[in-house]
Amino acid sequence: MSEPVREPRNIILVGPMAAGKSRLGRELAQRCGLRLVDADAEIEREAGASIAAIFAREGEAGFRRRERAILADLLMQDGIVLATGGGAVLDAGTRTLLPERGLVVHLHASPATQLARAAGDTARPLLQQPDPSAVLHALATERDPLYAAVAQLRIDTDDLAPSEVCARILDGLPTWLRSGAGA
Ligand SMILES: Nc1ncnc2c1ncn2[C@@H]1O[C@H](COP(=O)(O)OP(=O)(O)OP(=O)(O)O)[C@@H](O)[C@H]1O
Ligand SMILES: O=C(O)C1=C[C@@H](O)[C@@H](O)[C@H](O)C1
Ligand SMILES: [Mg+2]
Repeated sequence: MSEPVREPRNIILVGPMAAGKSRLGRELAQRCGLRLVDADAEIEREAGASIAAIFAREGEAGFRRRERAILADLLMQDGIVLATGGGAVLDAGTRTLLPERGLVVHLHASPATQLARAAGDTARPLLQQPDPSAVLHALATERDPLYAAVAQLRIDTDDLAPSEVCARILDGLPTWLRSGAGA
């Protein structure tokens, strides 16, 4: 017998830049009958500006204030796949809230994979540096324990195609969250 549906019925994707949170979120939402919400896109929509422009205008601190507020708002919802930004776990209040509001999945990618996937992409201000590899290593050291602290499931995406990552996530979901997923 399957477990009763728990509420809220949310899947929350955390993990570093280019781990695939936005990309996988779409497919996962479709497969589980949930709605995709992308926190970075919501921040941009509310600000009427790109993330790069927000960083340029308000600095990282301004962006983090917006991110904290939007996440608190979005996490009130039920029935979503939430693709968070890579730095969502930096805020202690957000870290408390995430596991209370859904099943948290940590999508991991190594700095080498992140660099390969984000090559030539100018949308991520933290990577617009002379040595983005060093930045990614430093961020991983700081953030990996934070992702681990909030997530119930961890998937290393380095050697997996997006469809395989999606299949692994679906395999790891409790039945009450998978109920909309086609067999
Ligand atoms: N498993 C994968 N294999 C190959 N390419 C992938 C995989 N997952 C994501 N990608 C590609 O990597 C790029 C970054 O993915 P995506 O935007 O989903 O990352 P993200 O985790 O949302 O990053 P951010 O935290 O910066 O928002 C995209 O071009 C996406 O298609
Ligand atoms: O890892 C980060 O700090 C970030 C990741 C992206 O999702 C965006 O939220 C922004 O580029 C910052
Ligand atoms: Mg994203």
